[in-house]
Amino acid sequence: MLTTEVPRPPAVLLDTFFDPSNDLTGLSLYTGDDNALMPTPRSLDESRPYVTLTFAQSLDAKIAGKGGKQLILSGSESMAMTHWMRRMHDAIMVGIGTALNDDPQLNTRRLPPLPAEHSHKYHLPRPVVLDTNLRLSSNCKLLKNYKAGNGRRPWIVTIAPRTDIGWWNNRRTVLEEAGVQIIEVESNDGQVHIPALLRKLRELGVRSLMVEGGARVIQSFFNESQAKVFDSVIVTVAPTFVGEDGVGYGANISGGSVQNLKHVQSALFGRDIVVVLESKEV
Ligand SMILES: NC(=O)C1=CN([C@@H]2O[C@H](COP(=O)(O)OP(=O)(O)OC[C@H]3O[C@@H](n4cnc5c(N)ncnc54)[C@H](OP(=O)(O)O)[C@@H]3O)[C@@H](O)[C@H]2O)C=CC1
Ligand SMILES: Nc1nc(O)c(N)c(N[C@@H]2O[C@H](COP(=O)(O)O)[C@@H](O)[C@H]2O)n1
Repeated sequence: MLTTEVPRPPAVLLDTFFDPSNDLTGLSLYTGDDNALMPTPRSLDESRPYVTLTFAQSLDAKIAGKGGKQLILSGSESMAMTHWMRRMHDAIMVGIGTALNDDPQLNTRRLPPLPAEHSHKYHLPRPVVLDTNLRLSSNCKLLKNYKAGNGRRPWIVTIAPRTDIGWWNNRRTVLEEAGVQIIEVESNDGQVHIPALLRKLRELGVRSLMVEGGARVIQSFFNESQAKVFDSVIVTVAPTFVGEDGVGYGANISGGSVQNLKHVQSALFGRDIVVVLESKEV
């Protein structure tokens, strides 16, 4: 039977996201249907997705090296845990800073192999990029994977054009022809308005969203004061120091949202500690 054949996600994730009664295995395989949903973390709010804020950091709270150099902070065990988490969300989001710097794939390729007789793949989350200036490269891995049938169509969330409509329309056409779906939401000071973004994603059927960063996006979620915008925070802490030249996310955190976080569990994955916090009801 499928439920015994498919490898199970780590207990810490099942505990965090699902009711104990929820049997999710066997349901979350990718059949090639770009619109198919997956079992999804319990949602407390029907007006927006369940939001998991997650990233890997060093002991000195850096998420990247000097000048934004991408660092592999997670060891293989916690990296696999992150890929399990990716499988458990309808969508996965990064800012354009990360998309340009890292050219990420945001897929689930580090999971244990499925039994040979399976014709399907692990479920893949919808990649979403916050990009107010339509800077995403039409040659990025997200688009290559989509075209090769190894990823869902990427969505860009942007705001209304502010200047040079001709340039904007041209850029929009280039990206759409490359396979991107472009979604406009309201702006907040020239950036995507986070509560409006979440409402829009929910309207489009996204019931769970994993926010992977980078630094500015993490700050925006932590600092959002108009509404509650995340439900859980899952941080991988790697036993390493990056030093003061690295990229941090904590310097400007001031919102009440961080004070409302409650520790749920810490678990060891190889040499890394994964810390799970939940946002308390306010
Ligand atoms: N260790 C880890 O787990 C991770 C590390 N990283 C690292 O993070 C670094 C990238 O971080 P960073 O440069 O801060 O870029 P981000 O990925 O946070 O993207 C920020 C950009 O997104 C756009 N954006 C649109 N709306 C918003 C909004 N509401 N809030 C925030 N940003 C918005 C803006 O660009 P515009 O105005 O042009 O739209 C903004 O400059 C990389 O070095 C990467 O390696 C990234 C993810 C995870
Ligand atoms: N969990 C985790 N650990 C690290 O050490 C990382 N550097 C990241 N980075 C995030 O993962 C993206 C890369 O994803 P792919 O491997 O290309 O699928 C990167 O862009 C960050 O969002 N995460």
